[in-house]
Amino acid sequence: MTKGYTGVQSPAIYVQQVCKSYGTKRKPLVVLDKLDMTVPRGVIYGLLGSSGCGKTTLINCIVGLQKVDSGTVTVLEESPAVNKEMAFMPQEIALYKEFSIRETMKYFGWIGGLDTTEIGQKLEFLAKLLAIGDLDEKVKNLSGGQQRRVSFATALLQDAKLLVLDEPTVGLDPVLREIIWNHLVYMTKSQKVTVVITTHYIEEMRQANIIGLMREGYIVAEESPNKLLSKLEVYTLEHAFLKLSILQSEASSWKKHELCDIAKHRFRFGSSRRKEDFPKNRVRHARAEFQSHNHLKAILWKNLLWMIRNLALMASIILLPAVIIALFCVSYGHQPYNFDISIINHETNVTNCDNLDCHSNILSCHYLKYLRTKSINLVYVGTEERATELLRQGRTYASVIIHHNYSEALKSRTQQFIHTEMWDIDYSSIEVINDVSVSVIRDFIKKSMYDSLNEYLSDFSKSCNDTSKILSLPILWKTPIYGILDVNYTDFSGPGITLTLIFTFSAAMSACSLLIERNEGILERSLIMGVKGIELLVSHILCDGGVVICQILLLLVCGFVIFGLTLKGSVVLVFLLCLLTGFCGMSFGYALSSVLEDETAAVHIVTGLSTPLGMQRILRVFASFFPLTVATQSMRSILQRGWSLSEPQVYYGFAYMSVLSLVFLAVSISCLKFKNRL
Ligand SMILES: Nc1ncnc2c1ncn2[C@@H]1O[C@H](COP(=O)(O)OP(=O)(O)OP(=O)(O)O)[C@@H](O)[C@H]1O
Repeated sequence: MTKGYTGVQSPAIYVQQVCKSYGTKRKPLVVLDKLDMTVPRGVIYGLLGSSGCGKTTLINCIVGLQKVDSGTVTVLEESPAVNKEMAFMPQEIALYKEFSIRETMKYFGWIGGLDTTEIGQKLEFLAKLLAIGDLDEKVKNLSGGQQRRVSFATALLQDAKLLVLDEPTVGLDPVLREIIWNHLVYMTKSQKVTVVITTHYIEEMRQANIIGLMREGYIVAEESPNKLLSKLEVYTLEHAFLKLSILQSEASSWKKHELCDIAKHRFRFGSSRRKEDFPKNRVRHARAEFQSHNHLKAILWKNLLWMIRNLALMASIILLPAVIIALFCVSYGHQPYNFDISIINHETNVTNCDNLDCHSNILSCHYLKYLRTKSINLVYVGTEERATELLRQGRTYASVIIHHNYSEALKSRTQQFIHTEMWDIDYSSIEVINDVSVSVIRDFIKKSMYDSLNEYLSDFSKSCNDTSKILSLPILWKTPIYGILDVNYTDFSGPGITLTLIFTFSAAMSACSLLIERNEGILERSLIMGVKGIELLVSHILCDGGVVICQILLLLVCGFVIFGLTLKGSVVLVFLLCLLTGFCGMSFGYALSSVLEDETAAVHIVTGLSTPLGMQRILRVFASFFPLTVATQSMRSILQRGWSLSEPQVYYGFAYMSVLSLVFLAVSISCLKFKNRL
């Protein structure tokens, strides 16, 4: 709040020694250089300057969208960031393209504290004034000039004491420009509204009460149009601007700050008042009570309307995780089947043998019969060369070679045991050459061959009346404590995939929803109109949360009810963990959107964070800090072990996701604060 004004009413805007630069410390681009500006109340202040001289930057500092590097900006006796009596029309359109004009006005009217009837009345008046046609037309279907008029009407809607307009008349025809100017003059005279306006149509500024001419980072002249013309002895404002530019250039041999001082002394005819000259801050304006519930209502309504208008997009966002889990359940993690392996059986051509017999000379045929039961297609080929060719062409996954005297050698091996001759060991061994590029099939072939060999040898022993089971492999797999004996990749990967889908979709959705709103300038517009960052976050959490809940329910129904993923524990715990993961994802998305500038970067980071780091030793250390690692272990324990919340591995997941959510929310809130947006 400004202090120390005496004698006259405090100005609407008071900018003192403001500096602002972009770029780096080493290579700064100085845009505002110790700039002073005074806008008295109830006037139209026209800000003129060449393109790129810093008008928008100055206006952004006045409305609180950008922080100044040094100096002070006071707006209606308050800091710009907290002022709620100001309306702003940015240079860009900053409207929801999918909304109709009426809906746009309803949203901004509610934000501005108006009720629906008041909005209707004002809209009728503004539509007539600005020649806005069909109020039910969507903004995206309007021409550039029409959109600008709607944007202008939005700024006029809320009865603000201060109107800041960045090029409101661009692209409008002269008649409409005159109507707008007349209305601005009327507002300043009858309602004591203060208007700050920038425009490229210099002659328009004749109707302004004060013109601020900006050049090279500061205001070189601040005067009424008539006085400016008479003091510079020119007839048009164009000439005045040119003359001032020339006069200032003449002084360019002086050092920058000296130039700055000279220019100010030479041309700041009317604004030599100092801060101390203004009256003391006697009476604070009776400001409308901050209507938090109105803001929440408006933002919730707007978000829901946006979702309805983008139904196809919303449907795909809600359905996609369920579709992905369905595809995963259908196509991944099952035992592979119906693939070919080549068989080169040098012992026999018989492919269809009878029951296993202790005296059989075609034991290889019997073994292959057992192997066939493992849903592998056996392709009999004549030569090893042909088998290798098929393997190289990718038409088979393995070549199985059986020697010509396999049966004899095997019998000898089983009878002689440790006294077996070397050649019997060689001939009784089945050789396998396989394609290991597809690890799932490689593992399946290995397991199938071991299992069928074990079953076949056991039956062979029985057929020889040997009950010693000496031929069985010396390892016995008992009933597992958790899970099922057969390898089931679907159940193993299911929890990770489920949580990854929930986290990434909610993070990407929440990051994009805020970033799109911010990049279109709509977020800033709402914040300037008094919406608090926290209200914005709450309303987004409620809307995005609804979408995330729908996603989770569909995903769980799809995974567990339709595709039967193993669920031994509490379904409530599973749902709660999914919900917490979704909330953590949303918080992460909001944190990203408060520090990043565009959606692509946010999506890349979200995708990167969900990348599985696998079993590599060092990467596993990093992976253990990733949000999804701990949660996945927790989920797997609930699903497959049936553990409850009392088990550490389960409650770690809940605790970790809760802590992370709070950290991400704190980051988003503090970053918004840092950016002057709370
Ligand atoms: N975010 C930013 N980062 C870096 N440079 C910027 C940024 N915004 C503006 N600038 C630079 O600051 C200078 C002033 O820009 P600004 O938009 O304030 O000018 P302006 O007077 O409003 O121009 P115009 O009349 O064309 O809208 C320009 O050189 C611009 O390139």
